[in-house]
Amino acid sequence: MRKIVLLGYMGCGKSTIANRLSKTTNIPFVDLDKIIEEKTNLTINQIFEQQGEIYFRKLEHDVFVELLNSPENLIIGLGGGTPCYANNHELLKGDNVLSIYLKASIETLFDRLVVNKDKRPLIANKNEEEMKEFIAKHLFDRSFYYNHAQHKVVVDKKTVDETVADILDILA
Ligand SMILES: Nc1ncnc2c1ncn2[C@@H]1O[C@H](COP(=O)(O)OP(=O)(O)O)[C@@H](O)[C@H]1O
Ligand SMILES: O=C(O)C1=C[C@@H](OP(=O)(O)O)[C@@H](O)[C@H](O)C1
Ligand SMILES: [Mg+2]
Repeated sequence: MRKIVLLGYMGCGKSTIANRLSKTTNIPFVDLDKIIEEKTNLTINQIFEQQGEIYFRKLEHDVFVELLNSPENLIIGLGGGTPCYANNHELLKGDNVLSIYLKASIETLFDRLVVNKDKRPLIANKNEEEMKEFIAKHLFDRSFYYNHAQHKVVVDKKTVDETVADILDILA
């Protein structure tokens, strides 16, 4: 069964867009971070604090594989780091997988993350100056993995509905 996989940097809108796309298409949406939180009964912040990032990355890989192998059609919203660890980027081109990179500029990411950083352990403790520099470097490093997606949708200056419309064009 087909899996629509949304990927991209923290704050690009994976969870928001996947949710709206799910309502429009009636294909169920699962958010990788949410499943991990439910399975562990811990928040993403608590997992990073108590078990460390390596533990999180292992769990993230296992849950991603499990979802890809599940028998139903699904929209899967990845975490920002998912494609960048455990060779997960190779799964973006698998059979029955349609992967879409939601591409956002550093400015868009900064604007969305600055008001929304507390639940994201990688940036939670950074000030605005540090955040800007971190996003710029980190996005550069990660782009290699994000570019393994089959499709790319630029999200800058688009409403949620406009981005969803671009994705529907790809699905058509
Ligand atoms: N046009 C837009 N598209 C998607 N998200 C937007 C948009 N404008 C503002 N936002 C906000 O940006 C944030 C994106 O966060 P989220 O969907 O959690 O991204 P991700 O899952 O990629 O980290 C949300 O707070 C969302 O409300
Ligand atoms: O970029 C990352 O490494 C992460 C992104 C987060 O997901 P979002 O991209 O949905 O914020 C979450 O998986 C965790 O905090 C690590
Ligand atoms: Mg998310």
